[in-house]
Amino acid sequence: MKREDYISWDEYFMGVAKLAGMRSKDPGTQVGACIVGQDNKILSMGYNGFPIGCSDDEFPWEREGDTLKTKYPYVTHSELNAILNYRGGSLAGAKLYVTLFPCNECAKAIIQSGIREVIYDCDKYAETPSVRASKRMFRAAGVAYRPYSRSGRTVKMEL
Ligand SMILES: O=c1ccn([C@H]2C[C@H](O)[C@@H](COP(=O)(O)O)O2)c(=O)[nH]1
Ligand SMILES: [Zn+2]
Repeated sequence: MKREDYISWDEYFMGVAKLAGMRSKDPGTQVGACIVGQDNKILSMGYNGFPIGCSDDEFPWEREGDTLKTKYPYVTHSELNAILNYRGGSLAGAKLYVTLFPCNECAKAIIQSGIREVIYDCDKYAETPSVRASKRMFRAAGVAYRPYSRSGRTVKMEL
């Protein structure tokens, strides 16, 4: 008889997104993304970090102060990294699991890549103009979005 306590597709893909986020060096918010094809196969993953060649030890991780001395102009967002990491052709019809609701810049890339559904965990910046703009663009472009429904399951892994 098969075992019954296996994880659901949503738990699997959000779990992979969370694991990807654990690679982030950002001391503030670690974001992970996992792109999934229509056949439930993982196509790509990403997390927030500086571009290739921009050292994690030399570029700033500050949130505040002189803009050029903060992380914001330099960090590549997890969703964009996941989209750019995909080398297989089209992402049309794919789903995106992401641990934080996408900002407006990521929303544009998501729409233009052909991703049709976004499943997100945290929405802590919901009231910002950026996220409000994302939701407006998703609605206009017909990209569905829904919150991930946490199951409460905890996973312990020895790594
Ligand atoms: O769509 C998004 C929005 C933000 N991120 C990244 C960018 C930063 O590294 C963090 C946010 O840091 P805060 O300290 O919470 O401002 O999240 C992303 O990957 N995708
Ligand atoms: Zn973004």
